[in-house]
Amino acid sequence: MDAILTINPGTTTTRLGLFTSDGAGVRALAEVTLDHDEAVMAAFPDIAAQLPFRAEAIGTFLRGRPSVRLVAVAGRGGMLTPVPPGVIAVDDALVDFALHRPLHPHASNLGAPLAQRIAAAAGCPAFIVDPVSVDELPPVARISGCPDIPRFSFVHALNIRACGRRLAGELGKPFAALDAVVAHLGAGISIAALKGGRIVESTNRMENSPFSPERAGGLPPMALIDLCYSGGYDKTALKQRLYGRGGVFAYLGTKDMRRVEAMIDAGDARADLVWQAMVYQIVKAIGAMAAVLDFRPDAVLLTGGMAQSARLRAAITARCSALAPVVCYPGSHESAALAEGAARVLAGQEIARAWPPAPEVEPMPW
Ligand SMILES: Nc1ncnc2c1ncn2[C@@H]1O[C@H](COP(=O)(O)OP(=O)(O)O)[C@@H](O)[C@H]1O
Ligand SMILES: CCCC(=O)OP(=O)(O)O
Repeated sequence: MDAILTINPGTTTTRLGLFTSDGAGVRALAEVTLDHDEAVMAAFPDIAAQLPFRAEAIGTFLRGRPSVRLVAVAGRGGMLTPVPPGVIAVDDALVDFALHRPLHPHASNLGAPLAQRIAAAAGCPAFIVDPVSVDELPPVARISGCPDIPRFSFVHALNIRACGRRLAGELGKPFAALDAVVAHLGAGISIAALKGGRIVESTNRMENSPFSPERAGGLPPMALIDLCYSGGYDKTALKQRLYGRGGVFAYLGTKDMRRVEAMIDAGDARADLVWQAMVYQIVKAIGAMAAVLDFRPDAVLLTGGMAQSARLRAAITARCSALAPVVCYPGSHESAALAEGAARVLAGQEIARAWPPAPEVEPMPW
């Protein structure tokens, strides 16, 4: 059977999908999460060094499905230079950049190299779709307040745009006419303003996002400068403290929000306060994104792993429903979004851009 393989590398997982495509859409044949031992992953000197290990795990998955003939492989694109939304064809230059010069270390940087390796063996094309570095910010959103630090976009573009397309369909309007606040609530949080289908603003989770299960999000800058020079942390340790071991984990020692809810149910007041604070920051950020849309979003959309929590959905909905209807697409829709991107290219509905695509970034106004 002909299928599109999707590859979404996470810190200790590689999420795989096999999809068929009939022109009208894609249908999942299989979606699996390969869990990798945390200690095994931590032993690699860097993310690039994990490539053969993860490729072998994907090979094992595919060898167990001999009837599948791959027609395309779509990987999650990583922390590249600013790019327009859409599909990019994977070539050697993109793989070299993703492996050796990404703007930030992140497992998603392995999406293109893994897709290339598996596609080469299968004799089919490899793509990335809506990478993390999709950047549609207008000039006014790039001014930070310090000329040394221009703002830029790193955002859960794949899931946010896929959910936006689905929402637009349900509202009966073209995606290009959708104004919505989309909150991706996962291990990291991105809250975005979609204006006319473009991500014109978002809470970059390394910049000013709400804190999340494992990311510290935006922090008061003066106190952070003091912490840098306190002697308590070297650069690597401080980055770990904020990114991977920050947020809920730093307060409660777990990144598993189901455990946090169990702690709250057991009467843990500290867990309750931290959870309430996360909700408070999420709601504040949704309000800020609504302001970018003149307080007239078509909807507020909640998605990502944490949106599977009825308690979280209820808490956010209670505070945001005065703004607009609150819609929930719980979980991650990234695998289907990857397959849809590849399917659009195979069907001739979209042309895959060559790397590096010209950014849409508009020049600074001086
Ligand atoms: N049913 C649930 N209720 C509450 N939180 C959940 C639930 N399922 C997953 N989560 C939380 O969602 C987060 C992971 O979100 P996900 O979108 O899968 O992550 P990633 O950003 O790694 O793709 C974890 O903190 C996890 O505990
Ligand atoms: C901004 C998207 C990159 C990403 O997946 O971030 P998290 O690991 O924080 O979810």
